Amino acid sequence: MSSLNKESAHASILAIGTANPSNVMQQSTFPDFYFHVTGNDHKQELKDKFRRICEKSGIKKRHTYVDEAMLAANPGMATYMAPTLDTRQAIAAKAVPELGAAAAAAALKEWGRPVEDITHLIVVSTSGGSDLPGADYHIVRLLGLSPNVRRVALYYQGCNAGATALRVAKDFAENNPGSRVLAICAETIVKHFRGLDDARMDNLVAQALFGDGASAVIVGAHPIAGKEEKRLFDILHTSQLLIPETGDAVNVFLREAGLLFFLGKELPSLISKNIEAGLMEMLRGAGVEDLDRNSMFWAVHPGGRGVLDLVEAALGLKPEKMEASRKVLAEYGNMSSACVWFILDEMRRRSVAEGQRTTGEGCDWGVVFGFGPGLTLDSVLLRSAQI
Ligand SMILES: CC(=O)CC(=O)SCCNC(=O)CCNC(=O)[C@H](O)C(C)(C)COP(=O)(O)OP(=O)(O)OC[C@H]1O[C@@H](n2cnc3c(N)ncnc32)[C@H](O)[C@@H]1OP(=O)(O)O
Repeated sequence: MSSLNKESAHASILAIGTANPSNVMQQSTFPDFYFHVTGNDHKQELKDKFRRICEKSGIKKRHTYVDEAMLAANPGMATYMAPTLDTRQAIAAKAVPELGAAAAAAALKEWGRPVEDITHLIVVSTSGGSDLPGADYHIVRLLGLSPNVRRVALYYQGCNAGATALRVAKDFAENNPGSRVLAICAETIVKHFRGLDDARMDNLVAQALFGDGASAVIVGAHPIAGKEEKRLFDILHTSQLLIPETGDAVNVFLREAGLLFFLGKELPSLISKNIEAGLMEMLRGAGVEDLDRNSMFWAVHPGGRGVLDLVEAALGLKPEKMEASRKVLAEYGNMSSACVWFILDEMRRRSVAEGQRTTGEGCDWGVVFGFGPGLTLDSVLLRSAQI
């Protein structure tokens, strides 16, 4: 515990920014919208089932570039398997860097230092990668970053990659004195919004869950007080667990029809059965395995309401511990990699609003969990800052 307590030894999150497209889909009216735009109004039974899924999703609204005009202009996107990758990629290749740059601009504004002081750039996207030069290149141009900025792209990693990026940012920041890392996660459903396949109920689940959003953090070690850099969270320790024998629990395939999601029904229980092992591995690595879970704060990737419920139960967490994660799910849906930094942003803001002692809802220690294909569990141990 002693090295973890040294304030200066670790990289810190110094700013957080988020962005979403302005177009909003209300979850309560989404079943009508979805069955209408995909030409399936007559399939009442499936529509009723979809309504049940939407009602149980824990989501109130989602933001997305996908709207009626986009689907009218590109009708193949409203079918299940039409070869639409070119169309989808053309839209995503523009949207993802723009959304990512908007989130980054918000983080840079909070940080307050000149954009030239960014030394490293990490760009994460499952839905926007694939052109070269990629979203990372466009973000350099859009933000006016230095041509010397050292770029790393984490494309096609899945929903765990926001947590993965914290691990990479920590290593950059701690091993390159004076460095400041801008990390961005940007995701859109443009590549995987699709119509019905009457035999694929997991497609209905995917259509009910995902939304568009981008989040950005600036990470650095040794904050410079004179430049008014403020620690929001210290990144103390990271770990990754590949859960054995779960390779087929979530599959995402890039095909002529765009991104195809295959979601196993057992996904929430596979995560919850293995979460204790993943957590203990991380806490042991950090030398703090005796931490009381309910004295910590939690940012859990809201893969779906079912995932949050089972993780909460498996770890014996009080309901309020999952409030920030549930709030982000409710307001934005599953934005894949971008979610976990939205949750940290929500948490530090509500901590200030509620007059809490620290950015972590009054707690000193907290955990970020990211889940993705593999099944991959990325865990990050954070320490909050005094408010
Ligand atoms: C891409 C990445 O890298 C990482 C990711 O985040 S991937 C996304 C991960 N998330 C998921 O897979 C969703 C997890 N599941 C959930 O959150 C919940 O099951 C849910 C919100 C979808 C439904 O809530 P629930 O409490 O389980 O309700 P439940 O009544 O059991 O299910 C509703 C209906 O959906 C069906 N359903 C649920 N999950 C399903 C699945 N994976 N495939 C097919 N059908 C499914 C159920 O059979 C049920 O159908 P009926 O109403 O006809 O009986």
